[in-house]
Amino acid sequence: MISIDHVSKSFGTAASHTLALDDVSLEVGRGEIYGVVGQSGAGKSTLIRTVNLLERPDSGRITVDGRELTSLGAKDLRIARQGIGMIFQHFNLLSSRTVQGNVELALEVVGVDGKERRSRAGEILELVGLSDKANAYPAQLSGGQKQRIGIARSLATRPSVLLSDEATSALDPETTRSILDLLKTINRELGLTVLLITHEMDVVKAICDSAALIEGGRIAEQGKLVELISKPGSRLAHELFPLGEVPAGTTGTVIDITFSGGLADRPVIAQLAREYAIDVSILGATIETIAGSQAGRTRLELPGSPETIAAAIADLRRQGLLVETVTPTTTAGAAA
Ligand SMILES: Nc1ncnc2c1ncn2[C@@H]1O[C@H](COP(=O)(O)OP(=O)(O)OP(=O)(O)O)[C@@H](O)[C@H]1O
Repeated sequence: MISIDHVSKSFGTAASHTLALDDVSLEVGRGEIYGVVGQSGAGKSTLIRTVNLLERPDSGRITVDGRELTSLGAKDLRIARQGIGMIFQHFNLLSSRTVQGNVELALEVVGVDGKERRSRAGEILELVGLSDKANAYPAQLSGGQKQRIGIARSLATRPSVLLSDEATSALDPETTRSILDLLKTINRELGLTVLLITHEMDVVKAICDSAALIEGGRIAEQGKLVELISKPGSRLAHELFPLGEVPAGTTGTVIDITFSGGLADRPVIAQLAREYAIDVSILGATIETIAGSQAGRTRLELPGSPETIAAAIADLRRQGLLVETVTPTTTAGAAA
């Protein structure tokens, strides 16, 4: 549905030059919610703004819903953009217009007549649960309500794609939750494809099907969450299931076991104790619902001889569990 194909983008002059996107390729499937995470300055905003050509790439291709936007002239690009909605961290509402007026604006600029505008705005305000605020002004609304209006405005032209630029970053956790629920609902009910950027892993956990990690303008890792969580050494998986540092004074072998799908309810600790006589200590555990199924990670300390530990780990792996040994003093796992 969205194809970002070998896109590069730089800013500045030859003397002072930033390569914000460095040969980025990404595919977002129809109906998918795709999250791009990364630290400040990694290139997230630049990436999402290239999708509707708010930033034109220096090289590479952008294709949305079968149309290669990078090859379109100004008029065709204007039409194609009607199929791409966008929401922003600071909502970008017009303070001089009512809620209804803000939503209608998206239709005014594409030449929809007054009667149809009113009816469509009414319909979409109902969808976002704010029909009763149609005549209010943005200053009279809470942050969450403002973002609902931003979402309503972005949906007015019935887009097939929604771009979300840190849409919940200015909201408190409870309001964030309700906006994410709304995004999930419109994704499901309208079949909308959503590409979002965020610096919050919780957003990815809550609603994304797939994710990419961007660093220094390059995609460091990407994939479906259900696949990433059982990929050895996945940094995104470690961000999704943070287990922290290995406590000082740990002397046994430390392993992280990732459980996903049908493996989530294995009695692993009991098995290690019974079959290998290992006196297991639990150092940490986290369980999450990721992309609709339960997954988790447990960190264990296994005292005992290297031979016994190796045999136990091999046994766990034979059962299909992802087992990573953890080097003390770091949080990173290494597939041993
Ligand atoms: N218009 C611009 N002119 C010059 N440099 C820019 C411009 N826009 C972005 N950059 C630079 O490109 C790099 C990527 O910026 P970008 O805003 O895409 O990152 P980001 O991951 O969205 O960061 P943040 O989370 O802080 O918004 C940064 O080094 C930034 O300074």
